[in-house]
Formats: sequence, C-alpha cells, structure tokens
Amino acid sequence: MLEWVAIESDSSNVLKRPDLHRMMETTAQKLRLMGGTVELVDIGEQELPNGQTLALPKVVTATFGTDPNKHTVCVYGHVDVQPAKLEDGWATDPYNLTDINGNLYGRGASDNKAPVLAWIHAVEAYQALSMELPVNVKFVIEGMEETGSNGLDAMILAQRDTFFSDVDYIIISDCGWLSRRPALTYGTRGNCYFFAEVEGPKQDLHSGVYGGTVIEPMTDLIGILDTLISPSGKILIPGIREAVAPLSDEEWKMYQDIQFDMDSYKNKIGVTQLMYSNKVDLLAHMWRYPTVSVHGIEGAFSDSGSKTVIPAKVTAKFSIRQVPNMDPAMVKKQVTDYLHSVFAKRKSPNKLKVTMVIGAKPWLADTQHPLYEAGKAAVKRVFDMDPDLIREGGTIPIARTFQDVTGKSIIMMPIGGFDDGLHSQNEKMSRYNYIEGTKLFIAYLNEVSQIKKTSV
Ligand SMILES: C[C@H](N)C(=O)N[C@@H](Cc1c[nH]cn1)C(=O)O
Repeated sequence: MLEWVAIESDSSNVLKRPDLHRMMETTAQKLRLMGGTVELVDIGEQELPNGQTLALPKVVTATFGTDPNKHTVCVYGHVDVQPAKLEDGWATDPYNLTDINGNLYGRGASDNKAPVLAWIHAVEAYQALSMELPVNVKFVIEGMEETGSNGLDAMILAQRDTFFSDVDYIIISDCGWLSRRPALTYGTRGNCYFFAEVEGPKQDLHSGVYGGTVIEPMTDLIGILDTLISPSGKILIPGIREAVAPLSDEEWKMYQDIQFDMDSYKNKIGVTQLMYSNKVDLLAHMWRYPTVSVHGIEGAFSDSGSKTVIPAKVTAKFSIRQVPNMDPAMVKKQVTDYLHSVFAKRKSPNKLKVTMVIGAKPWLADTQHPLYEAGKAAVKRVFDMDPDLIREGGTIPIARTFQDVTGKSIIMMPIGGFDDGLHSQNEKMSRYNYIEGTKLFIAYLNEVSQIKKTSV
C-alpha cells in the first residue's frame, strides 16, 4: 500500500493527471504480474470548464478464470483520491503511508486503495496456497470516482455484451462500517454537484476605494446560497423534498434496531450538538434524505492575512445528495430555476451562471438476495458476529449504472472503519480492518461459489 498511497492520484486536480495515469498503469501491472488478463481501456477525454480537453485515466479491467461452471464476480473499485495537503492539518505527509499504533495514515488509504488491494490480496492468497479460485474474478478499477466517474458509464455500456456478459454479481467495497461491527451496505445516496458563478466588475477591486459604490459579487453569492437550506436543515428549493420516498414503518424499525451511539458519533466528529437528537432521525438524514452541503468558493480570498479585496468573480461549489425518487435532471432544473429567481429579486447587475457538473443517481439493493445471505455467512465466519445492514450517505456514482446497464445484482461489502476520516485530514485504514477485511473477501468468494447457479 506504501507504493500506491505515494502516488498523488488526485482526480480533481488537472495538474496531477500524469500521476493518475501512473496510478492506473501501476494497478494494471500488479494484476498482470499475478497472471490476470489485463486491459487498460481508453475512455476518451474530459472537457474542462474552460473548454479545454484532457485525457481521462484509462480504466483497468482484469480477469482471473473463465470456468463456465463457476459464478463470475466483478469487483469494482477506484484508485483516485480526494485532494490532500499537509497544511490542511494532517499530522503526517498525506502521501507517505505512516503506521501509528496500528493505523495506516495516508490519503486514499481507506477510500479506496486498501479495499482494492485487499481484493487483490484475496486472489493472491488463493494463488499462494495453490488453491483454485472458487469463482471467476473480474476487476474494474477506475481513476475518476471522486469526480463523478466521468467516462465510465459509456465504457460499461460499450462492454455490456463483452467484458460484462458473463458477470453474475458485482461487488463494491467503497464505503465504511457504522461502528466497530462489520456491515453490509444496501443503499447509497446519489449526488448533484453544482457550480454557481457570480461575475461583476472586470477585475478585483480595493474595498476602501470602491466599497460602497459597487454591488459585490460575493454579497450576491452568499445571499443566494443562504436561501438553499434553513438553519434547521430544511431544504428550501421547491420540489426537492416532495420527490423523496416516504420512510416506511419497516425502515423505521430497521433503523431503530441498529446499535448506534449518538455520543460517540458526536465525539468522533468533535461537535457538541447534532442536527437531530434521536437515532432514527439522525440515521435517516444520514442515509435516505437529501442534504445540501456548501463546499467552497473559488475566487474568494482565503489565504491567511487580511487582504482588503472585492473579488470580481466568485464561484460557489455545493452539492445535493440524492435519494429515491429524486431525478438528477429534474434537480438540475429545480436548482437552476430557483437560484435565478432568488437572484432576480436582488435586482443585481452582476451575472449569475449555474452549472451542474455531476448528476449521480442513488442506488438501493434487495437485501433478501442470496448475495447478502452469503455476505452474512462470510462476516459470521471471519468476525464471529452478524453484520449491521446499513446504507451509505456518500455516493458511488457508478453503482446505479452497473445495476441498470448490466442488470446484475450488486452487493456493497465495506471494510473501512467508522472513523477512517474519508475526504478529511488524517485519513487512515487500520491494520485490523485491512487484514481481517482481506480474510472476509477470501471467505466471501467461497460463500458466493455456493449460491445456486439460477440466482442472478
Ligand atoms: C462513498 C465513496 N467512498 C465516496 O466518497 N464517493 C464520493 C463520490 C462523489 C460524489 N460526488 C462527487 N464525488 C462522495 O460520496 O463524495
């Protein structure tokens, strides 16, 4: 993992694209050396907001075994990461995997490099013991997950009747447990990610010289952002809440039965108060209701010091997590219309441009499927306990495409810890989760091999 974490495969930073290409090649080479049939699939180019184009990282596909009498599983994962800088508040260099008290710290350690490696090690374990794999194993590993899996939908569609034709089941391990208890995940939220740009004067201005004479883009932007959500978490964009599937009694009961300690959750994230004070409300808002999050403002002064500037153009980045039955195309229209209507009320001479840059749908599985029964059996075998059945508040943009395009069933089998700090400072994967997680994958392949051939 040291070598993988050392590669700064940040998919959101165009300057890091050469590192991302190297990451895909390193992944492919690892699978080639294990004797897999490996391809680096060209998925074309990405258009940047400034109109330029940039080559997308190739997708790695690999096949271990083609026995028609065995099930074929396809493991999906990603090896791109979120941005990380030491000065963001990391205790160690984010790209130098560092072992502290049994925790391996580094960007991408949990999301998603260690889980991908754990799957690779599971296959290697069978090879090292000269044991036949109980199922055929395929891999699809991409490098754009953190920015919405650009180009992967088209690749899956193009290879539906070739690479994916013999796949029975898809396995994804790109999420985490809820507590110290292992979990199986049966739902993810989608995500609609927006840029809202307000442009005013032709260049930045001195706030002493020009302040009071111009209508400031930042004031307009903050004004419209403040209309997205109320302080108590109610989304104010018309139509969004109406689309959400109501919480059923069965779901309510499931959430009620999950062991979840609100105080340790509060301690983990370092807050004194949460948005909801009871467990069911909190879990429901974490997993199956939409949320608005404001991520940042490009063009705003954000360095240390006290620069007295009026920024000429500012772009807010915010996203809305998606749940059944929301539709990203509808959300795009609702958000764009709404922001333009509140902006119009300000009677500002500045220009507003709203763009949706990611539109990923939510995903939900049938927990009665034999894949989940096999998952429960594997967890029992390795951890000697029953798993939590949970949903994931985050997004795996490609999950829904896999399901819709291939028609195959998916299971999400996380090995990340509840406190891994994904996307945050000091991301880590514990040695315990990494090693026991690898054992879980080995056991799971064995359990899947015992599913009756007719259940797909
Ligand atoms: C759950 C997964 N490990 C993850 O973190 N996914 C990202 C994907 C994404 C969504 N919008 C942009 N990127 C996430 O949920 O933020």
